[in-house]
Amino acid sequence: KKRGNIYLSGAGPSAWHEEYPVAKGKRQSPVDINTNKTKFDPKLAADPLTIRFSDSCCQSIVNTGISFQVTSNGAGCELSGGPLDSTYQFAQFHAHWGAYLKTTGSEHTVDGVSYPAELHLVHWNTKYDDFKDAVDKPDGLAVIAVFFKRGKEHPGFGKIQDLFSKIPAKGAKVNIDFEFNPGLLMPPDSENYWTYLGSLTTPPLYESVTWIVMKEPLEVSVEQIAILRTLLWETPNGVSQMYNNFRPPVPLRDRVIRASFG
Ligand SMILES: O=C1NC(=O)[C@@H](c2ccccc2)S1
Ligand SMILES: [Zn+2]
Repeated sequence: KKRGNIYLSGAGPSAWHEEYPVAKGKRQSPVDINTNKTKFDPKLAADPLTIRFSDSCCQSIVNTGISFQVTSNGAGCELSGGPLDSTYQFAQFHAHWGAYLKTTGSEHTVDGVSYPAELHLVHWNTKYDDFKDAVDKPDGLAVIAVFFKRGKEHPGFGKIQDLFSKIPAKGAKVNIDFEFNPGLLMPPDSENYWTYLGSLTTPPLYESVTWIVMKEPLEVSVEQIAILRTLLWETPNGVSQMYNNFRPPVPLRDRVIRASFG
């Protein structure tokens, strides 16, 4: 069965529950981060998040049909501390973004405000054998979310974007034969973050993600935001530019979002 474009076929994200009932579950993502209701947790400040990336961990970039994805063997790239009770290994990063001249694009929002794009750095819990074994476990994944905001150019991310023209269609993949340290994509201050228990933001929407949302956005240029949309995807009306590949926020339900800062 030709899986159409999950964002554009049928009613999009609001219909995902028909095939994936968990879409209406108790720990779904993304959510709005209402900064009046977040709770500072001194334990997060006492046991700082340790984010380790290396120069040699990014192997290839692929057009997944819903985003670009830079895939890693995780060598020397591990996440621990903060809200995490285990060591998580880096697997891949990708992003979600909006349409030209629109203010939407990010998946998480802050006090109801969207950013133009949101980067996700996906890690899996090394207590499991591999990503596939971890992906549907309640403590299986940890994803660092970094908001993009329009500002000065980010040359590092530009090196990844230079590869977009080589992956014009779903399934297209090229090797990354230069050193790229994903740490370049962390905001200047990565001490301040919000964390909560949530899910994958695309089907199958497994409730397996400990979210770590950086408070400080990363600046990229307005042209770089536009270049995201030069990636291509299939739509019900044929191949076109990729944008609006984001799930809007869903109810927080019975969860409190903790902050690592006061
Ligand atoms: O952070 C997320 N963004 C996505 O597109 C979801 C996903 C789905 C499958 C694998 C990795 C990530 S979860
Ligand atoms: Zn994502």
